[in-house]
Amino acid sequence: MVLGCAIQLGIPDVIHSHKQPMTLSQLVSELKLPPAKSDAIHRLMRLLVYSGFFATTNTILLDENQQGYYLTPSKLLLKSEIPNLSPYVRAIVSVNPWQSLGDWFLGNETTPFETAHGAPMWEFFHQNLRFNNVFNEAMASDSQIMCLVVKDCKEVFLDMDSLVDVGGGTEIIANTILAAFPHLKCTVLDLPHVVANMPDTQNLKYVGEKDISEILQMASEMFQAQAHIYKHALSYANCMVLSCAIQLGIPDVIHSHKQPMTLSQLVSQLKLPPAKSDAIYRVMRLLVYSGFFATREFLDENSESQQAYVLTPSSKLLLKSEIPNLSPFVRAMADPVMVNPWQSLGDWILGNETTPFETAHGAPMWQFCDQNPRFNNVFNEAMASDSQMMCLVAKDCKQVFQDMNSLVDVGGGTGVIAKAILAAFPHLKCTVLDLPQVVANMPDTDNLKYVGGDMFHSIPSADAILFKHVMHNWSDEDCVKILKKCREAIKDNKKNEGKVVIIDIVLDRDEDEDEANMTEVKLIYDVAMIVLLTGRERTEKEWKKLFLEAGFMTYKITPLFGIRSLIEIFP
Ligand SMILES: C[S@@+](CC[C@H](N)C(=O)[O-])C[C@H]1O[C@@H](n2cnc3c(N)ncnc32)[C@H](O)[C@@H]1O
Ligand SMILES: COc1cc(O)c2c(=O)c(O)c(-c3ccc(O)c(O)c3)oc2c1
Repeated sequence: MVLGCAIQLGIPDVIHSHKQPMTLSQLVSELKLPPAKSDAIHRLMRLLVYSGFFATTNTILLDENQQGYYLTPSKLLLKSEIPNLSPYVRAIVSVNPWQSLGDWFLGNETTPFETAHGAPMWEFFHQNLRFNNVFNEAMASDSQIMCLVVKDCKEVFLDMDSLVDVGGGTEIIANTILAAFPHLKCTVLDLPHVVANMPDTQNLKYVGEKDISEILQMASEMFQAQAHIYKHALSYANCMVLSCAIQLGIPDVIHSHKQPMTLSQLVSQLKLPPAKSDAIYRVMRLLVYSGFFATREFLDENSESQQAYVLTPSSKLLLKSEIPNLSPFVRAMADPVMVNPWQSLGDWILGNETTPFETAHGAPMWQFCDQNPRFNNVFNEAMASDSQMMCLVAKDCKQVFQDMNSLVDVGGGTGVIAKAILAAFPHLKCTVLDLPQVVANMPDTDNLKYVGGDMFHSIPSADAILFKHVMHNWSDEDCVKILKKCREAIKDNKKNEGKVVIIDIVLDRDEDEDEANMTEVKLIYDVAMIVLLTGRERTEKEWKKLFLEAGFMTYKITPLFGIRSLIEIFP
């Protein structure tokens, strides 16, 4: 979606026309966007640089620190050049059939496309001219890239007189072959509405023979770039296929089986008709490739070797019977309510709403959740499943929570984390501060008290103040305001020593390899904060700036929770 947005805005073309590395401000001004959108463009580009679609270099402009963007294989996305794969990326915006994969397994339609749209793809296109066009352009762009190589394939096409291109569509490939091999008689066979009104083709020109190694070299580079683009254009498929496996209960069924499970055992346990067996095999093949399952060879009762599925550490975290269970997180991220705002990213940059979520749904996320009990439930379960992971570790953090007597969890919601900390450190007095409507009717206990209030107004005094997943929802200015309130709350404390504990993402901590593997998900989270809310993820330098501005002197970052770190700051 982010790549689709960059194409919609014409970012590759603008950088190409600039003819030299282009700074962020040049890019924003060339795109004729208001300066207020500059930060969002910076963060989108940061993700796209990470995924290899653009690169940066220092420019010779006044400020040495200015980075200039230039094109990488994203050259294949230029609207002015051939091949141009932009239409392909832009066409892949119909994610609905992928979201219907699980329902299709359980239903009777021929394809998930039909489950989602009520008609098979070809019929749907016939009735939907806009999408028919979008799709034909995408397929044509896909053909362009092949055409560049086909013309050099003498060995394939020279020793024949006639050729039928079955399902040849708008006959781009056929035209190219004819141009290179004019002796051929070529026929394109496709559905009537596809070939209706297509003009007859002419034999045009002959292209000289090239050395095969030269073709291979050129082709390999170009098709690598194409595969890179397609991998990203289709990457939502990974989310949908994983979500489908969870919907069907595949991890649970393999877990209950207690030993490696063959395809036929799996299909029969899932109570699916044998006709769906091939589709399950292919869905599982993709999930094995992406590390969610593994296969083992074992001998069955007839001593014949069989392939069977087992769980991996990742799918063990998706079991509904266990804690932690991240299934609700996956299901929420695959939900149309969460996916649609990503498709509105480009429209939002060109429009006036506060977030792409609002562009897609007409209301900010908190308001939408208030009005949609179904989605509110799905989302809350996702956030709770995310918290389960941290609770397991928090109880071992003696050096963080042992030497204090009182703790306020600001924005602590219904107190999930506070309760987990109290279970491990029962000597603490805990207070959860959240908005009055969130903590209304929450029962106080001996050492856990709920306070309805506003953290911008006042924070109860305590030895330590905790913010889990709160700061990343707010702008720098708001974070400094909140942190200043914390200083007052800690100062009020008689011992006059204390700290603020923040649990959130820290970007750019990729000095060790484990951390580096997490960079992509952190950068995606940052763009998610643009798409869903108005917050941001921060580098250590950006965090430090906030702390200093709010009057804190020292801080310590411990990367305790995978993508999230524990940050302690001291007055
Ligand atoms: C993203 S949630 C985090 C919940 C919890 N800390 C967790 O990690 O699951 C942000 C919380 O901040 C609360 N919140 C928003 N504005 C607030 C304010 N002005 N004062 C106190 N809490 C606020 C929300 O009600 C919500 O519970
Ligand atoms: C990838 O999608 C995610 C991932 C997350 O981790 C969060 C998250 O942590 C969060 O607080 C919120 C959030 C949502 C609505 C609100 O009104 C609010 O105050 C916070 O959204 C998220 C969305």
